[in-house]
Amino acid sequence: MKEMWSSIASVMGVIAFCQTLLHTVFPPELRFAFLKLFSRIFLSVSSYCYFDITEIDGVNTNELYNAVQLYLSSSASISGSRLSLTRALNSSAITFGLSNNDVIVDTYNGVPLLWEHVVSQRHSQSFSWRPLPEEKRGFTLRIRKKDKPLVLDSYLDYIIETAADIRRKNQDRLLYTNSRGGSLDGRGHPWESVPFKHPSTFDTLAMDPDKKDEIMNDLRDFSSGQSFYQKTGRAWKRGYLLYGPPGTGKSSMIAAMANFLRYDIYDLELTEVHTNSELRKLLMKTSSKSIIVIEDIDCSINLTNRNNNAAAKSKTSSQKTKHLYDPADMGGVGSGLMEEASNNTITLSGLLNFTDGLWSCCGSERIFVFTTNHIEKLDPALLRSGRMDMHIFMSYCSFQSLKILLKNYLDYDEDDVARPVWEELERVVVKARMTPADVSEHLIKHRRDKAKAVRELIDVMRLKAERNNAAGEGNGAMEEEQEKRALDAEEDDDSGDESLHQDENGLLIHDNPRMEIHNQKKIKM
Ligand SMILES: Nc1ncnc2c1ncn2[C@@H]1O[C@H](COP(=O)(O)OP(=O)(O)OP(=O)(O)O)[C@@H](O)[C@H]1O
Ligand SMILES: [Mg+2]
Repeated sequence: MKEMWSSIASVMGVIAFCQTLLHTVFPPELRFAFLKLFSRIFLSVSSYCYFDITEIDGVNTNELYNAVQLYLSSSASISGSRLSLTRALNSSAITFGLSNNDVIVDTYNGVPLLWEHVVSQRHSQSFSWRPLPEEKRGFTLRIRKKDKPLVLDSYLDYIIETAADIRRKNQDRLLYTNSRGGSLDGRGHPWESVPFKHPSTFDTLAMDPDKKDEIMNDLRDFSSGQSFYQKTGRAWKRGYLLYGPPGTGKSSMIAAMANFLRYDIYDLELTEVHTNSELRKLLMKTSSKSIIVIEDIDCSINLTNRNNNAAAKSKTSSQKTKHLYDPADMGGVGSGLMEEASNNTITLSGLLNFTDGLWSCCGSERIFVFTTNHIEKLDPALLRSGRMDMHIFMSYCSFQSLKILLKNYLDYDEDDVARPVWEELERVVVKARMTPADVSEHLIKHRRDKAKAVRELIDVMRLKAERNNAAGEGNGAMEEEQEKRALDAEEDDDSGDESLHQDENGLLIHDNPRMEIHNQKKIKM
């Protein structure tokens, strides 16, 4: 102990001696130059090198500084003894940060890296268009010189990606809408946003569990499929078409998808978009990791059948109506001319380019979802394989769906209901052809008396079943008819294309090698 104190004292003595020497030998004006020279010599012989990442780069905020701060917050929360705490706007999470002039050691690929948070007072306020903070903040990264390539090649990218992930997890997601039409806000943004708080999840969604698993696996594969999409040269995007009667959960499914992947939603109101170029601009202003939704696509835009080419063509030239479908846009000869002629309209080809064309790849990791109650009204071009990767039919309440609703609304399991009641529910639910929305409304209304709620639900279902029966089979077969027409349309449109399949759950899936992992038992159409 005594020896240690004497070595410290001698080191202090040497430092004091050097300082006195510096002051006596060098006049003040040379002192700074000498220190600079000394530090250069020190750096050239040292086995370490240093990177400075300042908060403000000139007058702009340095994004890398923010990324490092967020990245270190994940390790700082565990190891730090004095931490700064922050909560960003629109965020429900608190992030930790290194306190002023604190140090933390990180390890990347087995290489140790030392981070220091350097804070000093800003002395002279140089001229700037915006006031600069009083403190100068930055991070200094110290690494061994031999590890420099590692940092420059991958460590910084890793930090930026991790920070983006943390930001996404912490930040409340947003629901964007283009209800302002094409006009831009003060920052040149065409979208308005509100925090997205929809409570629908795949747990609350009433649908066949196998079908649900298939969709969840598909989404999981998509979000983790960056290297797959890169390797195969495909744009990192996926399309889903949700169709079925009103109240079967199409919008709820979109919310569940967004909650599952933690993506933002862009709810595109097509009737507010007037030209194809406006549509393109909107697309360019969407961010990655988002779901772009067009609800009720059959109502949003006049997408008539391709067979009506001539009629639509004459309409285009005579009326120049807004939102008129221009059939010549299907990519055939002369489509360029027709496109020009319809510059003031939004066309089907504009919409298809939006989801499929070169512009659809600006940004990445995006999902397109179209919904419709009338799949038979859609142009086959929209249904063709490769356009929408998965066609998901949202059906009337099945017994499986009913079980989920009973569990969610009444907290009822199979054991809580007498066997005959359960069997009667199973028997009558399919015949009743009630939507999950109808069933859930009934359950909400009677949820205080659970047994009564189930009894009355059976009565309602019986009544509906009888009515359906009286109205005749044909009347109730709407969804089968819809599905059949959709499949026929695809066959007609692309009879040579063998890449579309229907799986055993009735899902239509576009052939994608990655998806085969989860769709082993495809039925070829
Ligand atoms: N499959 C479902 N699972 C759970 N709840 C559902 C389901 N379908 C409908 N609901 C309930 O009914 C309400 C309406 O459903 P939703 O808006 O998702 O139907 P939709 O298919 O989008 O109807 P529309 O075609 O009219 O837009 C939801 O708020 C939800 O509570
Ligand atoms: Mg809806």
